[in-house]
Amino acid sequence: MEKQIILLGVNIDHVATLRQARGTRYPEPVQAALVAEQAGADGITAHLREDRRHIQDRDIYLLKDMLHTRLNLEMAMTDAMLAFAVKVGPQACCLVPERREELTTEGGLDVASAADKMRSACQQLADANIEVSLFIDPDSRQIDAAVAAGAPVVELHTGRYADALTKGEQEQELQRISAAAAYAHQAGLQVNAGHGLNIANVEAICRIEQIVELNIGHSLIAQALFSGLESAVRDMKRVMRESRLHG
Ligand SMILES: CC(=O)[C@@H](O)[C@H](O)COP(=O)(O)O
Ligand SMILES: NCC(=O)COP(=O)(O)O
Repeated sequence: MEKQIILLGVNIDHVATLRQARGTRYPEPVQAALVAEQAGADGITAHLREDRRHIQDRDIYLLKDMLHTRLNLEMAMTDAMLAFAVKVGPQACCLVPERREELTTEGGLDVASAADKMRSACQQLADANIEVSLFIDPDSRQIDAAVAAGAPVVELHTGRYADALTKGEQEQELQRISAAAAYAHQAGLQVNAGHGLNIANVEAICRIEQIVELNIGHSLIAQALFSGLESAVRDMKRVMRESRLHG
């Protein structure tokens, strides 16, 4: 397989987390998105949670208007969120599981247990010309279900890999992601990945050649405190490019 460049979607949720902590007008997520684009981001991701803890509806409208690349709207699969997505019309929409009590997304969607709802959600978004992806664990059963639901893209949850406490556990999770990426690619799906990735753990993921795009947020916004967002995004892009080319 010829090596393809690997794309970076920058998740800006945690710019909004800082703003919401004080209810101020700053920092502005759209401004962060534009800086990320200038630094080489291939797209911008924002998760509009049902509890609106960080990103707000107005952020999504502004992003849709202002971006030069692509807006990937992450959201729960509810009727209200589907109606919102169809109204705004982002280029892409990633359906994710959500629990109000969680600190961050804890696992992938159980696509296999909600086949009819998934199929209908994928159809509604496709009818609105929105590319749908399903955020799933690296598991062949969920990949089969994503194909049956008619999703063209899956995003493999890398959280367990990122949180692994030992080298052995991390290697095992990497193998699961690698096998799932090959399986999903073989099944005709575009394979994206993300969650918990940072400059120290991203290289091995970039070497999985079926992965087209990574979505990375928390670690980039954290690094931006020290080196600025532009430099954080540029460094991440460089490491991703080098690991893909020389991996
Ligand atoms: C779906 C996913 O893995 C995340 O990117 C998600 O956006 C995490 O939510 P928080 O940004 O609220 O942690
Ligand atoms: N879908 C994953 C994402 O958008 C970014 O996740 P994180 O880097 O903030 O953990």
